[in-house]
Amino acid sequence: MNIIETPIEGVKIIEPKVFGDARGYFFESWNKAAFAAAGIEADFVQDNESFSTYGVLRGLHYQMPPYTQAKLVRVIEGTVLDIVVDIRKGSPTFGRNVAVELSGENKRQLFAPRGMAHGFAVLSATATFAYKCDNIYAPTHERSIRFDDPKLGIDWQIPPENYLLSEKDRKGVPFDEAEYL
Ligand SMILES: Cc1cn([C@H]2C[C@H](O)[C@@H](COP(=O)(O)OP(=O)(O)O[C@H]3O[C@@H](C)C(=O)[C@@H](O)[C@H]3O)O2)c(=O)[nH]c1=O
Repeated sequence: MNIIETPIEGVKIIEPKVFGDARGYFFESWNKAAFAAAGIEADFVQDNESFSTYGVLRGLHYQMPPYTQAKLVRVIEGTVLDIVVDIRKGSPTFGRNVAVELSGENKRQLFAPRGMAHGFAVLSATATFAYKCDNIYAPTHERSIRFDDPKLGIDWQIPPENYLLSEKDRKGVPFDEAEYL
């Protein structure tokens, strides 16, 4: 496994060791001890999977205390542009984002520690997205920051006429009005 550090403290890209053979492939998508040795520690309590079509944009999401979540995300099939935004009060990279393409092909994973808003846009015809969370889903504590807030300056690589958003994400709050972590 190879770990790529990012400009945001704690946000890491993981390139797993993939074993290919005549049958197909195998890789460990989570191994508590190996990830801890690479500086990624989390007590995951929930696994999620979503399926989306081209242009679907989910985000930017987070939960307020005591339900903040660290996430380990990956794509099983398809390609997404994955984004994390640092919303930790006082962080030297507050308001900055990391963008990484995750796909079934590259098998990259992204670890987002607690204190990040997270979202992704689907660049392929379809995408199956899987992730682990270290805290439970708490709809009352969920928040959504407007994904296209000019202050964040994120290029989602999707023409705006193709965006497919949930009602919740259409009502995302501007970055300046968001509650931070
Ligand atoms: C996130 C979540 C949703 N749900 C339900 C609520 C709702 O009826 C349905 C769809 O929920 P949402 O619209 O919130 O799903 P979605 O927009 O995919 O939300 C996810 O987006 C990505 C970017 C994240 O980072 C995740 O943490 C999560 O917020 O699934 C759960 O039961 N458990 C969960 O953990």
